[in-house]
Amino acid sequence: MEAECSSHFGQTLQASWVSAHLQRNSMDFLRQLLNAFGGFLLAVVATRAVAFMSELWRCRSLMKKLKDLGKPMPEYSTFFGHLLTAKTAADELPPGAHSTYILDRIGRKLDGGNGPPALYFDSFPVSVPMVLVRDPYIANQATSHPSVSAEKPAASLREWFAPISGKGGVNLFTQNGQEWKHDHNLFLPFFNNSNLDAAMPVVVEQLLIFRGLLRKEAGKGDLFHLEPLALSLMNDIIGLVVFNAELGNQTSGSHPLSKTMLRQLGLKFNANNVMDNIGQLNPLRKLSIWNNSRILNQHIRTQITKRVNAFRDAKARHEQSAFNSILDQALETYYSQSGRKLSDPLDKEFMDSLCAQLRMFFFAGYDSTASTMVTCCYLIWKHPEVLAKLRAEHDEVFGRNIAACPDIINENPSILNSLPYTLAVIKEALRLFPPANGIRMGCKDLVLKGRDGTEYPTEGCAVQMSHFSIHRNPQCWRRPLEFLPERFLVGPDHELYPEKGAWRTFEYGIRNCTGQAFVLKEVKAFLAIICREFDFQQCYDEVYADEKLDLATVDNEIAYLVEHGSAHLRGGFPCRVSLSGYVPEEAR
Ligand code: HEM
Repeated sequence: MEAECSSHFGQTLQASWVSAHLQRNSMDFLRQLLNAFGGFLLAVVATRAVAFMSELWRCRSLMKKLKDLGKPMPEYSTFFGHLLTAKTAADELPPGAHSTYILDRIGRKLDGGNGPPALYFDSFPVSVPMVLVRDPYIANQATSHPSVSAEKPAASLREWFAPISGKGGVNLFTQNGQEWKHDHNLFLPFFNNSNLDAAMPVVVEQLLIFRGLLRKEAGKGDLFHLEPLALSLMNDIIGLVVFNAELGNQTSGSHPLSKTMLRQLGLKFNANNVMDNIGQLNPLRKLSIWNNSRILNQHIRTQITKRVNAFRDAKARHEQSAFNSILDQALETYYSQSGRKLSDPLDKEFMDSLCAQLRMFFFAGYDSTASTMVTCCYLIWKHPEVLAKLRAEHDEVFGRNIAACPDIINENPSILNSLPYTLAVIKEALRLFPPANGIRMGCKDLVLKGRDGTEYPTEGCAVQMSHFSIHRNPQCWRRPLEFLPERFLVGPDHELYPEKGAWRTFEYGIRNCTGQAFVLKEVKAFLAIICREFDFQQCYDEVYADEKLDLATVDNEIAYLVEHGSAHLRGGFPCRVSLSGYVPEEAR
């Protein structure tokens, strides 16, 4: 019994010793794990801090050197760079004004007039150090330089694009070298003229739904915002054109893909405060961005898989569709590469890259085009003389039966090339309200030269062509703040004739906008279908009646630009629409 007891006691002792030992061991293990994790975290933070400090040092000493050389720049702080200058300029602007006004204002304040043709600006860590170009004479040198014209400042652009395209922001906008060339060639065939013309019936079908929605608004006569309708329209067009997806935003409410992209843009851009970079660091916002990214990928991957199957079926039946979507075009190129069989699955690397590029095309394809459509409506109906000429051109080209216009475009899409006045109106709207900018990476052997011989070295700096400043530069545009489509129709002897490269909406050179021909076709068709039937009345004065804002810093423009992906008119264009009752002259 005693022996039993002592053995039991021994076992218990042993068990409790084992358990204590195990506990101690697991505590030790946990402690070691925590130590290792803490060490790892510390190493990551330290490495990041060192990288950050060394980049800060590089940017600030580069700018100091340029300052000492007497290069034009605003007041400079060795620690803050130009961040404080940017903050002061932003505080002088109305709420939410696009960062393009901040940069333009900094330039204008520099000499109290129109500002220098180029200046240096260092807002690290918000962005890379830049030469801000405000004169086309200088911008043309960057976009025609053999290496700079092809080179983007990849790191900072990728950070900007990451929430939009995923894959760390690697897409056509941000790629360089062979990687860019390969992907550029993959998608370029979509944008050839005959494929774009073949896509027009898809565009027109969506425009007719949009026209129906406008008719409903006209019936109600209430104040509404045009921008959400234009965004839905363009989402539906681009869903079909990018990956053959019927999103149905216009007919069945917001599609999850469109909703998620809009939510993502909402998180990325705080429309009320462009200087809100602290908010970008919020971990909850980061988590939401990650989750939206996951949802976008899920939808797009499902669509890719569907199209791969449809593509194989079509090939097996020797079918040829009227037009190739961007996705179909990429599959066509992928499967035509030597050694690849139609039954092969897409390799993982291609799938990941395709998904990111399609997300980028989805965004690039709808956002700035919707903004352009809204801007056109705002400006055209503000200028009755422009509206009258536009309608006269549409009567002449499409005939006096307004209802026949969509069928005429469908039957002969190239008719859209015979609308010089409409094109001039679109170009003038894009001059005054450019949705984007151009950017390249400078290098040692590009020293830009001003008209007066001033030199602007570009090594270590991005070269940013400020479209807003260039498009309103009084040295190259007569009556720059006026909406005068004639500028694009007069000959070189006329005072309104624009200088070479002064209109840069889609930029120039090898990295210009891939989608520009498509944009112009879409917006021309949009105007052709709505201009004669409707009248818009802007309601900015009504909506902002109680607002006591000094708009002098935004060229006294009540519909100033705000940041939301590309630049958009603020407030989404509050307006009323009515049926115009317009009857073409000879049909009266
Ligand atoms: C009004 C509408 C648009 C405007 C104002 C616009 C403007 C621009 C600008 C300025 C660039 C060049 C950026 C730079 O030089 O750094 C660009 C590039 C690009 N755009 Fe557009 N864009 C528009 C619509 C579109 C559409 C509809 C698509 C495609 C469906 C598109 C696809 C692209 C692509 C892929 C690039 C990158 C080109 C490259 O670097 O290879 N854009 N866009």
